[in-house]
Amino acid sequence: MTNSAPVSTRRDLADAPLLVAARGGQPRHTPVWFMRQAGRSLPEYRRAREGTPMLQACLTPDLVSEITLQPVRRHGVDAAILFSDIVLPLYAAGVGLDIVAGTGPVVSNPIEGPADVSALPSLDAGQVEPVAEAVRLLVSELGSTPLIGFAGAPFTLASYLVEGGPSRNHERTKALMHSDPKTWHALLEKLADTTLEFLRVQIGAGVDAIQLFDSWAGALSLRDYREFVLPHSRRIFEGVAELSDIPKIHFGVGTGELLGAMRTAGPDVVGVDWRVPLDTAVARLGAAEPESAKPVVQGNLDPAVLFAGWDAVEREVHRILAEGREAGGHIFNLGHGVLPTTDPEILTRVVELVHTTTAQR
Ligand SMILES: Cc1c2[nH]c(c1CCC(=O)O)Cc1[nH]c(c(CCC(=O)O)c1C)Cc1[nH]c(c(CCC(=O)O)c1C)Cc1[nH]c(c(C)c1CCC(=O)O)C2
Repeated sequence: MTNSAPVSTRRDLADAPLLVAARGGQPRHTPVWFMRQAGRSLPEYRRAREGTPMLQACLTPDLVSEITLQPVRRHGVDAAILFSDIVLPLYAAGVGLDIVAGTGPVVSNPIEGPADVSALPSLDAGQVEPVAEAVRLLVSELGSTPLIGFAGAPFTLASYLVEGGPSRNHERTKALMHSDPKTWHALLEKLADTTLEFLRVQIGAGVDAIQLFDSWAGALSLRDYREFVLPHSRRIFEGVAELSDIPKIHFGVGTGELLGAMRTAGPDVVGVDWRVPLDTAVARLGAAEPESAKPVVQGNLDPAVLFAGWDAVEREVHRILAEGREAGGHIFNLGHGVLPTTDPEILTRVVELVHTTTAQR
């Protein structure tokens, strides 16, 4: 037995709805998965994680595999997303940080100036070998369900490193950006290298698609996004495209004004939060690149609507599916991650509803 079977014979993914939709084809039904589908909304997740700190869990291949598979088994979603975190590559590279439950990533020595940027360690593939091992385990378990790998985009990672933790206003981050652009760009260049290396490891181990999370980019004006962020995100998408032709998804929260610019970074699919209807998003994305094929979108059910009772959820799912027909392809998702107190049974019903409503004969 060798441990590296050729990719082409490993699994038959040619008809996987997620991959067909991402490429602008006609899937047999609209694919659906949920950001943060693996996590605290599931009792089996809470049991599996008991006693293991988050970042340690992300470096334990058996546990990563089990937690990644849980929502696939339970909900019948059209994709698994690797159980990991956007700050994991920084932690693995030696940055002092922790994920504090109920808060998020907390950094011990926030970045203040050029010396801190120079001292930021770069990621070596060997430091995330357990992630590669987890991906290999998963692709052997997943059959015809694609596995999405992911990483954090440079701006969102920079925000955690500069603020020292989650931030509402990102004031330190914006201060560095505007007062010392040279240091800012040096920081984002380093973070782009780390992100690209983390994605290279996941792609080398066999993920079938990637999502680049720029969760907090919506805090920026379009002008600042274009000048201080876009070139670095674009370099990541170009780097991934050189490695593989797997679909690439780009997502951020509150990015209504940035959607067109985010498309020009080079993803195949743009994730949209609930603030912008998908048909409006399609128009904005199309205007950004009028020469290219109709844009493919992902989204965008408000995760809070899952608390409104089934009738409201059903109405919203139908509205979103109708608006999504304006796109060159639609991957159904929430507009941001599953909230921890969500009833998992509602998620299962959403998957069934999307599948039955969109099934092609
Ligand atoms: C901003 C961001 C982070 N991490 C991530 C983002 C981008 C996505 C987004 O915008 O939500 C990405 C992420 N983090 C996690 C995943 C798992 C895959 C999935 O199911 O989507 C993904 C894709 C697991 C996780 N990452 C984290 C948890 C919770 C850890 C726990 O169970 O205690 C999980 C399941 C921790 C984390 N890590 C981070 C936050 C804000 C938190 C939540 C803190 C809290 O409320 O406890 C940083």
